[in-house]
Amino acid sequence: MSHGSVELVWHLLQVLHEVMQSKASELRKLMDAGAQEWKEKYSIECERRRKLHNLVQELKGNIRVYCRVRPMTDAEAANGCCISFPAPDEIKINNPELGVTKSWQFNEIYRQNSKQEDLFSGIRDLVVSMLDGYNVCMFAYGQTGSGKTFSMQGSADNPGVYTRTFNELFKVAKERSAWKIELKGACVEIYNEEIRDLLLGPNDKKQKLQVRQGKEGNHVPGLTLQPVNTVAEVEQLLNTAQANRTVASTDMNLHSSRSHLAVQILGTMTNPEGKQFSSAITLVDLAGSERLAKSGVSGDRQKEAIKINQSLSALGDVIAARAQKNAHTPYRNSVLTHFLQDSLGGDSKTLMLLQINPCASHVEESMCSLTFGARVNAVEMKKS
Ligand SMILES: Nc1ncnc2c1ncn2[C@@H]1O[C@H](COP(=O)(O)OP(=O)(O)OP(=O)(O)O)[C@@H](O)[C@H]1O
Repeated sequence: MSHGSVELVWHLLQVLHEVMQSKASELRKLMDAGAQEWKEKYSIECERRRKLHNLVQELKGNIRVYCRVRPMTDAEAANGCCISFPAPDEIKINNPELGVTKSWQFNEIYRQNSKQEDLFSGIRDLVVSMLDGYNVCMFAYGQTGSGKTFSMQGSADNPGVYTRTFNELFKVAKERSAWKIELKGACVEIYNEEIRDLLLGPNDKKQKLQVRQGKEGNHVPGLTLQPVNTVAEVEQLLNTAQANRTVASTDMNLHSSRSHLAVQILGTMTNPEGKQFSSAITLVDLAGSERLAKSGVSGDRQKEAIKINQSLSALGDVIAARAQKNAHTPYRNSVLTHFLQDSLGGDSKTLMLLQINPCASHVEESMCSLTFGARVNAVEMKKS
């Protein structure tokens, strides 16, 4: 090829390169515009889905009471059963000694043969609500031995609400790959109206924890908030909490039924357009409610009984005040309700799980629990 021909080809190649560069830049601009348009459309659709999901949850009730009746052991069955179910959403108690028969209705009733997955199917949607930016709070309420820990914690081969909630949380978060989702975990125990951080390491300095009112809501200065990215990390956090709880007590079973355990996952969710939502899901295994009815205790036990009594009735007052849309909600009447104020207020979702022991010898405690749940539920149930 002659020198002139080489120059001509070189020139043509340069022109071609420039044309391609300008086309590439045009294409990039088109793609950017398309991506921007896609982002906007995606955000609009997300917002629509979020509002619809919330509407469905509000129709189901921002405050719900579920009731779960645990099966009896053979020894308990020998004493007889005091529970029956006249309808799918109705539970009836028969107290032959007092000559009392009474029925209650709840949003959901899980009978003795219900499975952990049955219970979780009634809770699953609330996990989506949390990732949509709504606070969610769930309490397990009932006398000692009524199945609170079984429902909330379960076991390795039959996991309860905790593990199922965390699995769902990370599953939905993964599905929202276009979002930036940051999750942190906290674990506290409330005992005798004091908050104890259950995530402190052996060398961490213990400090008195108190709820403080901040610009962006309540917070507990000094409370450990641990970033969590996987279910395994949350499980690890729970193991640490459990170990700390055990260390502090001489009798774990007694201790666990005298303190409230709250496991909280706080999330900050940022959509592709940069809009941020913050919320928390809090799962609380409450202190055994039978202490309310027990009399004749003295000393430390009496002090505990009074504190448990106060905090459980304060919780009932707060949820009932919200259900009745009262102007004033008495959050500050207990450490438990003050700690959970943000999670219980506004358009948050509250779920009370009443655990019932159906054994005839526990009929009075079961009546107390059902009456407590009915008070919390009364106004919301009238809607249906
Ligand atoms: N739905 C259920 N199916 C089978 N067994 C259950 C169920 N619920 C509870 N149990 C069993 O009943 C017993 C008491 O339950 P659990 O320890 O969960 O009660 P609890 O309310 O958490 O008591 P505490 O207040 O002392 O912690 C346990 O042996 C548990 O395995």
